[in-house]
Amino acid sequence: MTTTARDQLLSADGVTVRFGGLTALDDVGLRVAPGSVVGLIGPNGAGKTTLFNVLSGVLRPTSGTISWKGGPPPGRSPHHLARAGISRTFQGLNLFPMMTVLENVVAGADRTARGGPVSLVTGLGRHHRDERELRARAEATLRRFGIAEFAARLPGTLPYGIQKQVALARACVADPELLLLDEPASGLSGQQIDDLARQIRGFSEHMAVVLVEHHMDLVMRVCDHIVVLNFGRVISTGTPEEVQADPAVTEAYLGTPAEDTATVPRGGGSAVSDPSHSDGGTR
Ligand SMILES: Nc1ncnc2c1ncn2[C@@H]1O[C@H](COP(=O)(O)OP(=O)(O)OP(=O)(O)O)[C@@H](O)[C@H]1O
Repeated sequence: MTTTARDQLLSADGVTVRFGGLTALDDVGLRVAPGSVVGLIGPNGAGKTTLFNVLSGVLRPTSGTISWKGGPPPGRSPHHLARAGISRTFQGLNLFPMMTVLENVVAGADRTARGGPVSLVTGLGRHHRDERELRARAEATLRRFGIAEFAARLPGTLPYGIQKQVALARACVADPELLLLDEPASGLSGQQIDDLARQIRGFSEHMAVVLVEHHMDLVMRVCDHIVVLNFGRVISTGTPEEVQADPAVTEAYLGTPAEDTATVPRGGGSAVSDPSHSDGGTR
């Protein structure tokens, strides 16, 4: 069966981004189907962050189009994206340091708030019932993420792994249809990455997920579809197995033709490693 942009949640077609004389993305296409997990990988400087920024509306491409459910993308502000059903996490977590864990997650629930984002910050113009609903929703989300006991704590007083869960809870509290994850495994231990893999597969029962990630083991375990970038171009796409078997991918990562890299392990969860991240990608 042929799929069209209309069958997709998110589509990118012919996306090119130039920064002055540098072409960071060159004619890139991508499809994200409902409920799928799509990974963006590639060596350093390949264009992953630039594509992520285009998909999340932060960056307007020099040319090319982004479609959301077959139509134009929602506005570029985080609030427009949230209301459309798109949510994201940040590499640097971006939690509000002076707000408690619960308040951080309430702030992520503004898609359902009638008072809008200004009232979330100021408290003005919001109905008490809205406030109660938001708080109840945030508390339920904290329980779902196993972090309810930290509700009253400031994020900076918590271990990094818990802070990451707070950031995920904030991104998921409004039940988005598309969750964009920017290096979700960075800074996590092996056990935490195992837990994260299960969590991401669980997310895909309710929403589509796009992740930029250097941790190849995680990418190969959780993704239905992978897009490999190098020097701003898509050099391979397919299932984890297809991408791992593609000599162009091995060559891009190792900088040598595939026939010279016969010892690179295949078939396991981490067949394609990123030599630029000697810690296995958990930078
Ligand atoms: N704002 C910018 N101005 C100029 N050049 C930029 C800008 N942002 C990115 N670039 C360049 O665009 C190219 C792609 O960068 P990008 O950060 O998207 O790659 P990446 O795959 O995310 O890399 P990494 O894995 O190191 O984070 C790089 O050559 C980078 O130097």
